[in-house]
Amino acid sequence: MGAANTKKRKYRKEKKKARKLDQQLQISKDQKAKEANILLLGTGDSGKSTMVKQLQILYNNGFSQKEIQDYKRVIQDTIRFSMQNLLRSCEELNYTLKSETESLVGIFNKGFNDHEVCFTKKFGKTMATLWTDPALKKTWLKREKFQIAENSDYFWDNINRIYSEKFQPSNKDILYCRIPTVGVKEILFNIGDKQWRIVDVGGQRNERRKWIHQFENVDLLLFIVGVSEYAKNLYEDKNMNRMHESIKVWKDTLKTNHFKKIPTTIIFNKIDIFKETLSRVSLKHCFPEYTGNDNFEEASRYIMDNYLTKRILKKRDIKYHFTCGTNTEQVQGVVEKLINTIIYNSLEGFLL
Ligand SMILES: Nc1nc2c(ncn2[C@@H]2O[C@H](COP(=O)(O)OP(=O)(O)OP(=O)(O)O)[C@@H](O)[C@H]2O)c(=O)[nH]1
Ligand SMILES: [Mg+2]
Repeated sequence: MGAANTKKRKYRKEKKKARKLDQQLQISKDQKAKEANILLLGTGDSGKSTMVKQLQILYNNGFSQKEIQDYKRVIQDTIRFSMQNLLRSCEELNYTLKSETESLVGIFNKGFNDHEVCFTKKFGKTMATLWTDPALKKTWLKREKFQIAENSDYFWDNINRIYSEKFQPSNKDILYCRIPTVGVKEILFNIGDKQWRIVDVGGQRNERRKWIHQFENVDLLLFIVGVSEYAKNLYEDKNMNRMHESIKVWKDTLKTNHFKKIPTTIIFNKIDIFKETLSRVSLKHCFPEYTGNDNFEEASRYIMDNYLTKRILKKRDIKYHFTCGTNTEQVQGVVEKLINTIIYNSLEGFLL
């Protein structure tokens, strides 16, 4: 009798425990259905933070006044430092400036570090005139040989606007501007009835050591590749081709246990620069065995096959998109596809 009662009590206790566990599980499932964590990985300069800026524009009402003012200074600094870099590279390439331009170089160098001067309209005009020199344009076309901020030509083309008193950076200016990420940045977005937490990390070598701390609870992995980077070497290692590095990092990422069952998408980014670069630098520069033509279709297919090899595709269902990260409409299209196809189909199934 006593034994039967004890058994009953034990059974009720077990049942209560199981019910509580079910409730807890349901709460965390509901929570999970409302939240998703996206991790952005990729080597430095590939366009991760640009993607985050786009999400901020598309889903978070854009940039605050404080952010806009901070970008204003970054843009004006970029113009000045990139021009200094361009002049130095022009000299190294032994290109000759026009004699009228030559005299402006002294004015530029003198005003470069003088904060009373270097943000004035007059200084901007000096740089605008320097930028008209054919030798500097020719140097820009050899930019893969040195390290210079992407999109500097866009900023030089817009110097007069940027140096006007009323200058307020537009979304496009901010998207074109580069601040390498140090550490980890987390941004929250609401899309539909879901809250998204996007984690953006620094992609340069010394930053990658910190990635591992972000590998838990990832619902979607986005790996960004700057396709135009096939023609450049790393900022942090002048002897290493950027695309070789990116492929290596991608393969190491796939081997990581944490991501084996995580939905993964590659974004092949910077297609605008890629198309322009192909007209000047053959894909053979990065892949000497490449025998195709240097047009977008063939070259992009070849690059894609290097990331998504048959062996990788056999093991994993990985999605991919080609984008121009600075084109808001295009990025929106990709984000919508990610939401519709990955999140609401496979990922929902995966989470439940
Ligand atoms: N023209 C063009 N520029 C792009 C594109 N995507 C990114 N950029 C530019 O490339 C530069 C680097 O982009 P970021 O988003 O800062 O790169 P990142 O991957 O965050 O780099 P790290 O923070 O160093 O890891 C910026 O100047 C961007 O404006 C693109 O598709 N086209
Ligand atoms: Mg970044």
